[in-house]
Amino acid sequence: ILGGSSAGPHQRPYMASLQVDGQHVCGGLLIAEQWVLSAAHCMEDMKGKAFQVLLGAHSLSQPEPHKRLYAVRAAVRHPGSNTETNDDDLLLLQVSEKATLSEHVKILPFQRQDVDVPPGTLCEAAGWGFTSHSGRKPDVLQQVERPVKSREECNKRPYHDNTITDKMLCTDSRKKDTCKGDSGGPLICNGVAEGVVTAGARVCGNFKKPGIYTRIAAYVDWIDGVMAAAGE
Ligand SMILES: NCc1cccc(NC(=O)c2cccc3[nH]c(C(N)=O)cc23)c1
Repeated sequence: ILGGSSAGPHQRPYMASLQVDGQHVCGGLLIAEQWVLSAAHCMEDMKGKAFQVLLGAHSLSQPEPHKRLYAVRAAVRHPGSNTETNDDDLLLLQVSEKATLSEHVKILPFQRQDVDVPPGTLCEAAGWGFTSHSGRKPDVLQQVERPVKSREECNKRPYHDNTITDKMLCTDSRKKDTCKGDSGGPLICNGVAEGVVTAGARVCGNFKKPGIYTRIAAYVDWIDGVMAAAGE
């Protein structure tokens, strides 16, 4: 997160950190007791290694009573996701057992109505991604408030030039933005998860490349279907 601030401890108890060898790779959000939603592109950063899901964390390094690392029982990428585009950039992770819910670990409701968030709506992104262009990594969860940018505007040059589909949304990226390591985390508008961070143009904090998010409401049937089909 560029240009943001530290979240209050456990103020965002739905936040997940996807980790490989104890290192944060991507964000995620707890959407059911045993399911975390993230971004399909995060699997590319795993380099085929086993990864875990950290829940209940504020600091990545400090011991915290409610922090717990879960093994991943199943990782389901959206069938439309691919390495070349930002399309269908969603990943569903079934953790090894139902998460113990508490004040520090909670499910975040997601938008089920497939209606665009009005441009100008102030939303929040959170994550443990880069806090500077030089790739500085934070220890505690960061957050930033960003206004939604209309798809019409976002699809113009010099912005994203007609690559933003109906299943994506944009936020202004001037100075304050998501960045590497924030992928997979939520965009929250009025207390409801509306988007999942995607890397987009892989530049951060440049107003010419607004932040891009996958619109969760456009994937409700897929999400419900995967969770229903999976066993325990
Ligand atoms: N909202 C934009 C956004 C949102 C989420 C993820 C990203 N991922 C990057 O941008 C990225 C990716 C790879 C190497 C990188 N190096 C740097 C850098 N040194 O700034 C960024 C990156 C961008």
